[in-house]
Amino acid sequence: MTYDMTELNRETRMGGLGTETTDREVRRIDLSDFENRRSEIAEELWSAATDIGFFQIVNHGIDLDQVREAFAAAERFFALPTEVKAQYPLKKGFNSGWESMTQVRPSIGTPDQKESYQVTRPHMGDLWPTADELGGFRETILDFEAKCWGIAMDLLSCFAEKLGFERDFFTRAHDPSVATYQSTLRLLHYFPLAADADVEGMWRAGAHTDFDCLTLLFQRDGQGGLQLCPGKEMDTQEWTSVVPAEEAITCNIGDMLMRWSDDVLPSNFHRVKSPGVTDYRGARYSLAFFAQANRDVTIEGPAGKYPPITAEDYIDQRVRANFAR
Ligand SMILES: O=C(O)CCC(=O)C(=O)O
Ligand SMILES: [Fe+2]
Repeated sequence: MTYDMTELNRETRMGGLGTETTDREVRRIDLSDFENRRSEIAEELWSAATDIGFFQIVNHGIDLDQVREAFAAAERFFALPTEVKAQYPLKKGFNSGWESMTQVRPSIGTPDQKESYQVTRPHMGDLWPTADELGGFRETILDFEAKCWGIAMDLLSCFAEKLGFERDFFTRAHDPSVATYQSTLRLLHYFPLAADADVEGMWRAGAHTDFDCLTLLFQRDGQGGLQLCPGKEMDTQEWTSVVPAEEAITCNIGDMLMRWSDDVLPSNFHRVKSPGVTDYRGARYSLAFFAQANRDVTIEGPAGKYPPITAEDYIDQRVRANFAR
């Protein structure tokens, strides 16, 4: 299959097993005292992002209790009976609602072994479970989403200045107060595997780059499987495992920022492996915040490397390549 979009054609080349390497360093960047240390932090972010396209942040300002509360809410949601979750089905173009095993990555062609629930503020309507089904869920999740947005905007403000845009360039492009907002918080649940389950050819999440500007990914201690390969090293097909640590947020550059920076900030490939026979085979939960520019914003780098496209059309094309059903 060939696509019109560079990103999708690149992705189709990344479905193989490849090899694993521990040679890459996953840098940890300390965000404490952000406003006073802004220029130092911006240098560290820029260096990590241009080098490998992913990094972890610590002392990011979200209390561990709040992260754990968000995970607990996600676990309670996924534990609901299927018929309850099915009342809140994914609205595809709007990245909101619940789906199970419907995402097929262009890299591998088999469905990700997972279920997910996406929250995109303007499109939630009747997609929230009722208070009877899940008391406090909506408040917990929306509060967490707002915190994620704040961190993402701080990070993007550093990238904006380094790229020669105004500091608040991306904050204006991700305005949560209007109906065109389309940043998404995604709750993810990868199914547990029986000890003798055959996972040949199956991925919890097939190799891909994210559609967005920047992703914040929260993982749970002991629930590994995430592997990364920097976009500029894609020909090596060498993957680096990221050891989960609940105090750190793993961040990666997505394709919108790659386009906006005329490829100066390369997006990176990542995937979630199925556990091997000796690995932990229980459920895996993760939380991902995708900073996606508002629908009406045009993505256009100063050097014009890619043709201008609205964020709405951009996400739409990527979603259609991933969710055929
Ligand atoms: O669950 C993870 O660790 C990764 C999820 C992911 O890459 C995605 O949903 O885009
Ligand atoms: Fe991803």
